Amino acid sequence: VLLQTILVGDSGVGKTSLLVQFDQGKFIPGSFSATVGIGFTVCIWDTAGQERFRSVTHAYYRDAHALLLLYDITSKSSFDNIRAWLTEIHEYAQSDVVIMLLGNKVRGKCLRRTRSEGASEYSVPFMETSAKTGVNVELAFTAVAKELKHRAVQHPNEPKFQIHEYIEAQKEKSGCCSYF
Ligand SMILES: Nc1nc2c(ncn2[C@@H]2O[C@H](COP(=O)(O)OP(=O)(O)OP(=O)(O)O)[C@@H](O)[C@H]2O)c(=O)[nH]1
Repeated sequence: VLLQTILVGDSGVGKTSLLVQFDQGKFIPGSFSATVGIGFTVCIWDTAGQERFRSVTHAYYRDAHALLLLYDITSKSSFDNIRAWLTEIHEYAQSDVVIMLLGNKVRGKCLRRTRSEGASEYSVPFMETSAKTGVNVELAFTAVAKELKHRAVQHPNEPKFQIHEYIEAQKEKSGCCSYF
């Protein structure tokens, strides 16, 4: 099964950087020109944050199994736009799409609570990440992949996969501070 995941969020929040960090394990500072329409690596679609490409990205929502919705923790406007992004997602994406909210560009290993309380009001799984240092990047993609896998091949006697619990457990293992 081809499971499609797309990255969405305002221009400049770090979607391309996050994908490169996940795919290649490195951060290439400031080297990306703004994504035009749709970029593509390892079955994960990197969409453009810019308004003028929005109609292109809408077409991809419909086929997406998962959406990573990013904001930049240092940009209030990118956080304020989350509500609009979610409205758009609910309008164009499948109703059972897996959504993960990511506050990108955290600094240091232990994550700050910047806007995390606010993020919880959206009732979607939430984590803070850094495309620069790689903090939580793999965990974000793994959690989504596990959720998709469990949905696709749910065995009758198997307990349902709980994405929140998985994230919490992994976070404890890594010794990070609370970010919920
Ligand atoms: N400090 C820091 N900078 C980051 C991080 N992620 C991305 N950046 C920087 O933020 C800027 C924008 O990153 P991009 O990955 O191009 O953002 P984008 O969301 O793909 O932008 P569009 O393609 O226009 O939608 C670049 O200068 C990146 O180097 C991060 O985790 N920490």
